[in-house]
Amino acid sequence: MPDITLSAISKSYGGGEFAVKNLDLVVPDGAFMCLLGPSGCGKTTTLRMIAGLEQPTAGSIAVGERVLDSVEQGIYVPPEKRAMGLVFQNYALWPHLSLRENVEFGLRMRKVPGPERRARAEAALKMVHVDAAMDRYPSQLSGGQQQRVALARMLAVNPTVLLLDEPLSNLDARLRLEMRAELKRIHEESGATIVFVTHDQLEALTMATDVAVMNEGELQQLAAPMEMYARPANRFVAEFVGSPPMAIVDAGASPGGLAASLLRFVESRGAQSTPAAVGIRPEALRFGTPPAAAWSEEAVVEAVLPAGSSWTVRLRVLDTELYAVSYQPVQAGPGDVLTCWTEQLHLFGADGTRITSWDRAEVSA
Ligand SMILES: Nc1ncnc2c1ncn2[C@@H]1O[C@H](COP(=O)(O)OP(=O)(O)OP(=O)(O)O)[C@@H](O)[C@H]1O
Repeated sequence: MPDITLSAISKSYGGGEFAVKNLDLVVPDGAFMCLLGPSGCGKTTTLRMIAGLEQPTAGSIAVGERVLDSVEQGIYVPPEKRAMGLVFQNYALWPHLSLRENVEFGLRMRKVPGPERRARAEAALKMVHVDAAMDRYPSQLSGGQQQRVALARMLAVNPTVLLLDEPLSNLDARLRLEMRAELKRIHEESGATIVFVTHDQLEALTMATDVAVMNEGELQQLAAPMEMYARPANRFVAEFVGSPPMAIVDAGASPGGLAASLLRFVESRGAQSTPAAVGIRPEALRFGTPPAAAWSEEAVVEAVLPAGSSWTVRLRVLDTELYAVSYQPVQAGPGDVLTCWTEQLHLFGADGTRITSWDRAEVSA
C-alpha cells in the first residue's frame, strides 16, 4: 500500500469555524501514525476524512497515485471502496450475533469460505484475548472486552490500512498497556499502515513511528516520537508532550528572577537570538555539582513526593516554582537548599516557535 497524502485539506461544518485547517500530511507506507491533540483539535475529523466518512471542504486525499477525494476535481470515493479497516471509540457490535459471528461477519461479506473464516475469526479473537468467550453475546461482555472484539473484527480482514479512533479508551490501565504492546506487535507483523487518534501523549510516544500533533485544526509538528519529545517545535507541543509538562518561563520578568538567570546563561553561551521564553523539562533537572557547561541555580526544596520508582520535587528557584523528577532517591526535605542544574534548555521566540539555532549550538558545544 503506498503513502496516504493529504494536501491542503480543510473541513468546515459551516458557521465559519474550521475543524481542520489547510492540513498537509503524508502517512508513509507502513507507518504507525498517531494524530495527537486535545479534545476538539480535529483529529477525529481528519481520520473520518481519510476513511471517506466525511468529505473535505477543500483539498485532496490520495493513496499513491489514486485520488480518493478532490474538491477541485469533484472526486469522492465512498468508504467501502477505500479498502481501509476502521475501529471507532463507539464501536458497534451486532447484539444478536455471538462474538465469533461478529468477527466472521466482515469475512462473510468478503465471501471468505467457511473453514478459513472460522480459523481467521478465532485467530483474531485470540490475538485480543477474548477467545475464551467466543460464543457469548456482546451484552455479556464488559466495555473493554467489546472494544477488543471490535478490534478483532477489523484485524480478521487483514486490512492494509487500519484507522483507529481511541480504540483503547474503554480499557483499564493494565489492559491498555497490554493492548499497546499488542498493537505494536500487530503493526510490526502485519506491515499495515496505521493511523491512530489519541489525546493521550503517552500512548502516542509509546506506539507511534510518527506523531502528528494538532491544535485548533492545525498541524503543530510532525516528527518521530523521541524527536518530538527532545525538540518540540513550539510552545504548544512542548507543553502537550511530556508528563509532568515542561516548565516554560517567560522572559521579561523581574531582573533577579529565574527568567533573568536563564537569559544571562543563554547570552553567555552565545545564543544567536534572544528567546521570549525558556523551557525546562522536570526530568532534565538534576541536583548536585553541575558540569561546567550547564545552567545552574540554588533551589529551595518545598516538598518531596516519592512515587515508588521516581521522586517528584517541588522547588523554589529564585522567584519561580519548578518541579523536578528524579529517578534516584532524593535525600532532602522542605527548606533544604540544593544546587539544581540542567544541560538542556528549550528556547522559544516571540511567536512561540522553537529557536533551533540554539539546539545546534548545544550539540556542537
Ligand atoms: N458533525 C459535526 N458538526 C459540527 N461540528 C463538528 C462536527 N464534528 C466535529 N465538529 C467540530 O469540529 C471540531 C473538531 O472535532 P473533532 O471531533 O475532529 O476533534 P477531536 O480532536 O477528534 O476531538 P475529540 O478527541 O474530543 O473527539 C470540534 O470543534 C467539533 O465541535
